[in-house]
Amino acid sequence: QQTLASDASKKRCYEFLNMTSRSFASVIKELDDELRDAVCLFYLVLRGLDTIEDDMTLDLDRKVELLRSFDQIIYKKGWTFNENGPNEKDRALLVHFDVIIDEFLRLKPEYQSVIANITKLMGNGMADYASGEHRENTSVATIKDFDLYCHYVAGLVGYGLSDLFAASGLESEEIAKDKALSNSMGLFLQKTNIIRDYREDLDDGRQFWPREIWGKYADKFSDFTKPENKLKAQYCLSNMVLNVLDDVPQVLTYLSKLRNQSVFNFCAIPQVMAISTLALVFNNLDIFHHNIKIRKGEAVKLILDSTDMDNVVSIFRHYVFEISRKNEATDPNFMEISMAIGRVSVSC
Ligand SMILES: CC(C)(C)CN1C(=O)[C@@H](CC(=O)N[C@@H](CC(=O)O)C(=O)O)O[C@H](c2cccc3ccccc23)c2cc(Cl)ccc21
Repeated sequence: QQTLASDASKKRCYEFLNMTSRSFASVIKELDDELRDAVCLFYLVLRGLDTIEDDMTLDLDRKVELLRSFDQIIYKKGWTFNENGPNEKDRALLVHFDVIIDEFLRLKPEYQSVIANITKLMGNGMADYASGEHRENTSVATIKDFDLYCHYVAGLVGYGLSDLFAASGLESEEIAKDKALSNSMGLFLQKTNIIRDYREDLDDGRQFWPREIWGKYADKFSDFTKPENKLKAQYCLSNMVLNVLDDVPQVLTYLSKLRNQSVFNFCAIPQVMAISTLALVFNNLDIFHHNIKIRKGEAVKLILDSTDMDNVVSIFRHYVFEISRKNEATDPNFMEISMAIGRVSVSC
């Protein structure tokens, strides 16, 4: 039975959701009753973990301890955290994390264990990455490191969501079996964001682009901001977009397996935003100077249009065609990009 207190703490969780994720909160709220609270809590637990990983004011040992134990912390009634630096954007979430924990403990046990399992894998992955050889300049060396890092912070979210969808009975068990498909759902979003956020991350002293790619075009990651390196910057950018295009066929395959309308909308909307962002950043040197985002009007149109597979396929075709139009024959990646586009075109 829902007491007054639990109604109040559930309401507060949705207030934190609105505060931490602008437009995405409204997408989560559209999910069927059976999934809405579990996904909301999953999102907030992940935000809590992300806030700890992002906090540069925490000393390393303390950060690693919190990351590796977060899967137990979410079971500790009353736990809160106020060691975050004052400017941490999601500071409030951790200061009031006891409210999140109260609601987490009201979820069905199978939803709790999905969230705890992913939190454990992600927390340890983040801890390995934070304390590993990358520490000196938090850089990613090889494409393999890049895929592993994105697996930790985004691929695992795909694993968790697919497990929640299957556990709810709204989607088949099969959706959770094919881990490669769930992983690609996360990698496509995260890699597109990493390309889009080049300038913001550079200014924050962080770099996520793999040295195996950018090292072919410059000696220092920040060289791409210099006008004399314009052409190298463009080719490095197209090489990064080429790497992301590999995940498109798997994203479309995953979406085609979904049967519940609210789950489809929830999964399709971020993916169509990402393909639109990918087309926007392709051969667009503005990304080396400031953060660019798709126009609000275009985002709204994409949200309204991505309600069924046929529409989503035509949205992907539209933006993949836009990338092929912008693809320049003088670009050393021209052929590879044409072939990647060919692979996408046959998959949708
Ligand atoms: C790192 C990330 C890509 C996993 C973050 N991530 C997402 O990007 C959100 C979208 C989002 O937060 N958008 C921001 C805008 C922005 O950040 O650019 C918004 O406010 O609109 O979507 C993903 C997300 C949604 C649906 C299916 C997914 C399958 C696998 C992996 C992630 C999936 C997400 C679902 C959950 Cl439960 C938790 C986090 C996320």
